[in-house]
Amino acid sequence: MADPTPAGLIPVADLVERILDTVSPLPAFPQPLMDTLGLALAEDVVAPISLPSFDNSGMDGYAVVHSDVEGASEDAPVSLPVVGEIGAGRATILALSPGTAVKIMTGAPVPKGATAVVPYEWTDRGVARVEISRAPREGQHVRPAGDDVREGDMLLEEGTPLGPRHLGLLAAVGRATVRSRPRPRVVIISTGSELREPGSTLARDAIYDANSFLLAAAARAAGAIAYRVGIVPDDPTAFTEALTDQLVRADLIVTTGGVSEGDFDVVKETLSSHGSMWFGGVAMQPGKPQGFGTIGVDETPVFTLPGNPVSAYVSFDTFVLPAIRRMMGMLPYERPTSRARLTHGISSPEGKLQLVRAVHESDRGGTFVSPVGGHGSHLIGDLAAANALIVVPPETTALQAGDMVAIRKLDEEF
Ligand SMILES: Nc1nc2c(c(=O)[nH]1)N[C@H]1C(S)=C(S)[C@@H](COP(=O)(O)OP(=O)(O)OC[C@H]3O[C@@H](n4cnc5c(N)ncnc54)[C@H](O)[C@@H]3O)O[C@H]1N2
Ligand code: MOO
Repeated sequence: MADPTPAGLIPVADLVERILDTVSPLPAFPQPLMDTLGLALAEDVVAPISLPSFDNSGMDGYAVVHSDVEGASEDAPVSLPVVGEIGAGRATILALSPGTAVKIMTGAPVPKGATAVVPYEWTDRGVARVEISRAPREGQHVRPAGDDVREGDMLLEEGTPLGPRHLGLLAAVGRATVRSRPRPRVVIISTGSELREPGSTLARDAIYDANSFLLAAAARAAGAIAYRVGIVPDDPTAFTEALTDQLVRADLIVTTGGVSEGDFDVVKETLSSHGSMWFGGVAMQPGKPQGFGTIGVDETPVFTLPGNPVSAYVSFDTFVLPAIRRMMGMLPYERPTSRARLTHGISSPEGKLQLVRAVHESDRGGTFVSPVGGHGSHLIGDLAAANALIVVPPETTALQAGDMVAIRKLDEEF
């Protein structure tokens, strides 16, 4: 079959592959537990201790020898002398003699010889002697050592994204630090002499810089540390200076604007001379003009995204997000797609992957997806209304209402 990619454009997958080949995971190091929330674990964690680490009581009550109390009932209570008390964190009594009881609190170590705990509610709560009016089963309310986790068990595998429950488990087995990869520092630079900071007054020929907020937020949502650099005008010297300044703190740089065919497309003009930068068209809509490569002695990856806000956002999701996730050691790199039923027909250009802004909703009948707004890549209002992108493959030129399609759910963690 002939290559359906339009002349002069490269397939999206080719650029993604080039990016993933260029970008490497950041080196891992031990980090304090609370700093690792949302990061990928960079080691296999084997349980250094069992949990519980000793037999302990599941109730506030009395530790007893089961055979002493197995006949206890309301009508025939069993009376035992209370020989002491064990609180949580106080292993004051190590062994229990038959024919006696020891007061014990929840979590406190069960003395050797005790084979059940009688909760307060089944007794008269006696201090010197206790009357037991209900028999526990053998072992009841004793939480045995290793019941939950056994020393040597594989607890968490390398690559696990660390959430609150994982941090809880790591702390429970005594880990104060864990090896993980740091958050990449992502620098976002908006280029364009028409751009102004939100909050300033606008002249008729100017617009507010939306992209750096859009992309810095997207980078942060992806787990990166995002630095939003101020607006850089369409001036090669200013752009080169801004880039050089940022190189010291960046693991990855994203620029927007200045990569198409305009007379003042300063990004392309300035970076084209770097042998390690590629500029060209990708067979996707929106997001055709792209640039990617590395600059500086550290070979810092640079993404030069198109200026139209929708193009910039969709390009970020397609190209920059996988790079950030690879740096963090998070799998999968690319946002997964799921299936949804289309509510309206759409057309799509032949040979290009089209990413259509859409809203997905689920009910008992399944997941449905509706396109929102028009095709224009300046329509940031419609972008904000969307929570999904419909992924229309290059070979598809028309889809009907009722067709099953692939969608990227934009706000979902993966
Ligand atoms: N003759 C051609 N013109 C254009 C082509 C083409 O192939 N031939 N491609 C079009 C496509 S597709 C896109 S996408 C844009 C990309 O252009 P640039 O990356 O050079 O971006 P700019 O020209 O600087 O800006 C485009 C558009 O976006 C607005 N913009 C830019 N930065 C921001 C920002 N930070 N916040 C909000 N809006 C921003 C800018 O004002 C322009 O309206 O090129 C087409 N043209
Ligand atoms: O490729 Mo552009 O991103 O369509 O507006």
